[in-house]
Amino acid sequence: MSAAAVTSIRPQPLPPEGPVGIVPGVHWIGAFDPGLRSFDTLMKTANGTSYNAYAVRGSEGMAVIDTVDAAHADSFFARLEAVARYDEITRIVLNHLEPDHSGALPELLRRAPQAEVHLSPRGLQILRALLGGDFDRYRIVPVTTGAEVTLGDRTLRFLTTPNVHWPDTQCTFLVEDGLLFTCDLFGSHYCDERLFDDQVGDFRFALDHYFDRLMRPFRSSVRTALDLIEPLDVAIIAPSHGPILRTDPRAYLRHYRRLAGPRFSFGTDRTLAILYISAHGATGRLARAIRDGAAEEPGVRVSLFDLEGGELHPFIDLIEEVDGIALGTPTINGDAVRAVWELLAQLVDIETRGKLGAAFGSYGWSGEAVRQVETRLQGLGMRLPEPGLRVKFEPSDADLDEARAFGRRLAAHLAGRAVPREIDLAELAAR
Ligand SMILES: Cc1cc2nc3c(=O)[nH]c(=O)nc-3n(C[C@H](O)[C@H](O)[C@H](O)COP(=O)(O)O)c2cc1C
Repeated sequence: MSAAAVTSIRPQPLPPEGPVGIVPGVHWIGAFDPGLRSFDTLMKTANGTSYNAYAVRGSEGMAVIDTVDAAHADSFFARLEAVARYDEITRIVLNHLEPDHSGALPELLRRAPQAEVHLSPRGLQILRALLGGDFDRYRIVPVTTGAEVTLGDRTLRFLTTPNVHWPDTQCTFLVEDGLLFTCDLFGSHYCDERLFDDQVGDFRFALDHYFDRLMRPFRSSVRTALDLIEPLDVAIIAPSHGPILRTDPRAYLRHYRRLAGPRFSFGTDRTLAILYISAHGATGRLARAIRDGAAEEPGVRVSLFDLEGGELHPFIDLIEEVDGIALGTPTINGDAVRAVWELLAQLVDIETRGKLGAAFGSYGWSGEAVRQVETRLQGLGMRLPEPGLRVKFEPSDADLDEARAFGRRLAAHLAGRAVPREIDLAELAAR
């Protein structure tokens, strides 16, 4: 394909050269990256991205909020120099230290070594790794929720919002202007040099796709962050990627609440999904017996799914919603079957920590699959209160009785009516 043809399918708007004013004395000083097509190995970025950094001028100082990817440092410094001298910078705020936001930081610190650096306590070790031996040369002051620093007539207030999506993440609120710098929260990989949500193209899919790939595995941490954000009088949300959100910020808060919350509720009922695959029917019979046993327990809704009968993605949505899963697989060639591994691999996209997990399956002679599944469930942070159920070939009547009892115990654990017996990996290996 010729270079001309490539250009024609990827029209790339020319970014404006200078800083962009948000409110008087506050500027966007980030960088546009319209050519980016993949981010963090986690998602495709058809519209590229922007790395948003900000400069805030007060009567007694100047703050820089975040930086940009190292490959775009020149744009960042050019925009910064258009609004400030380096010796005016009194504070550098690091809301998140991933390289796309901290890439230009070492050079910024060399140019403005007098600045105090504010970040969350959990960012300290990441900053130490980034700066190496230079760490001790700078004035690094960790901050937590409620801490404030002054720029004279302007105040920066910090909100510690860990795990959205790294441990170090925080938000910074410019109190007098109601401007909330949220870093990756409310971000979109959507590069449009018009920059404001009322000016850019239709970026809604990018906002949701970004949530789906970056935030979804941390939905409970997003909810905790929203608990801190919602009481604030927010006029503008300034994230670190994509459009700045100044049209009805409350609508974005409500949208994030919806994305981070359960789709609907069964009231006080707990939910158990039994998912299985079976080549010759033995694991399927165990699955049905487990379902029957679990269904005897009041207050627990039990559902049964044959993995071969469905697309994978809806099962991921389902598992995100339920309180517990029991996963059934036969052992085939010394392994759990491929569809089960594909399902287990994709569970990294959702929040699984703390859910109940269990494994079961039929086998012929070596029976590795159940243990393998249990190990993966443990790796996903699930609690495994019952050792997996393994049955040789066709389940006997006694095996089916045991499967029903297994189901009853799982449901009782979910309903809080049995004492969990955590499995450790050493015990698994010995079995
Ligand atoms: C192609 C094939 C490979 C198998 N490999 C193993 C194995 O490595 N280890 C084992 O314990 N059982 C093995 N089995 C036996 C099955 O696990 C056993 O037949 C089991 O009952 C099948 O359960 P299902 O009816 O739910 O498919 C194998 C069976 C087949 C058909």
